[in-house]
Amino acid sequence: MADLPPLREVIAKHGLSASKALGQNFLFDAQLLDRIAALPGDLQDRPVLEIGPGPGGLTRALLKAGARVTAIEMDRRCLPALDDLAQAYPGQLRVIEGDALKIDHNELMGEPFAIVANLPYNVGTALFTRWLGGEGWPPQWTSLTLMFQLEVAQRIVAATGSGAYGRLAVLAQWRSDAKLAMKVHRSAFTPPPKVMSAIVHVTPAEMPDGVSARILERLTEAAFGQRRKMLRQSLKAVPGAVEALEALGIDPQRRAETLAVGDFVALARAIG
Ligand SMILES: C[S@@+](CC[C@H](N)C(=O)[O-])C[C@H]1O[C@@H](n2cnc3c(N)ncnc32)[C@H](O)[C@@H]1O
Repeated sequence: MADLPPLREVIAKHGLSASKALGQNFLFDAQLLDRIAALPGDLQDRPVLEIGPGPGGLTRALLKAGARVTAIEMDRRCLPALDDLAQAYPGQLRVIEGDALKIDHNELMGEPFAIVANLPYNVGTALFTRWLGGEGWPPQWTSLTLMFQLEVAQRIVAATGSGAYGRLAVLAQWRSDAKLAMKVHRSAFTPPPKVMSAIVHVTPAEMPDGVSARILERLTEAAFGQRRKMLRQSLKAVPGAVEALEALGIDPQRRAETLAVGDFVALARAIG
């Protein structure tokens, strides 16, 4: 195992004060980082895409687990620290400087890969929606292991009928298995964020036949965009949706949050 200085020393040496603008909250606890890196399963020789490695705490844990890591980081101040890591684990770490939102991850990786990231909230949800969207399925990624604010993690794994149930839950559950793998206390981060966090672990499942991801997305957008309204009102904007409700025997007076993920899938299929 590589002999590396403690992360706090790395931060001091490279002057990596956490930038608020870049949503930087660093993790230093090696045991916690090892537990996160264990969530995708055995990583020996497996390709992993890490977004936002920062000073490289999680990256170290992934490298220690034997992964071949590609890390995208947009803060160039972190690059010398990551370069030290690349030298400590020869041939295991490739660092790409850039904005992960502007990079084609499938092309970059070129083979099936696991995704692991501790990202700022807005970037995390934008990437999450992108990774789970689109017509092509199964995706090239084999699992997502992502840190979110606890409240967002709860929306991703929410059950039908709960207050947290909405677009994110349907998106995450209609052709994937999503679970809340670990809660992470705010005090684990430097600096500590205002709210609690949690790690969500997602694996692709079989995609239901005859369903367009685009239509399903339009349905959930319309239904949850006006979640207090009855479906016959909120779904008016989607051609064929109200007729599909009737054909499927779904009471149009119901509200979006009472429809199970499978109901949305059936509706999307009926619309065509
Ligand atoms: C919450 S910090 C986590 C750092 C490190 N992974 C850890 O767990 O300690 C988020 C990191 O993502 C980087 N970042 C923010 N937006 C990004 C983007 N669009 N593309 C790539 N990296 C980004 C930040 O510079 C920062 O290093």
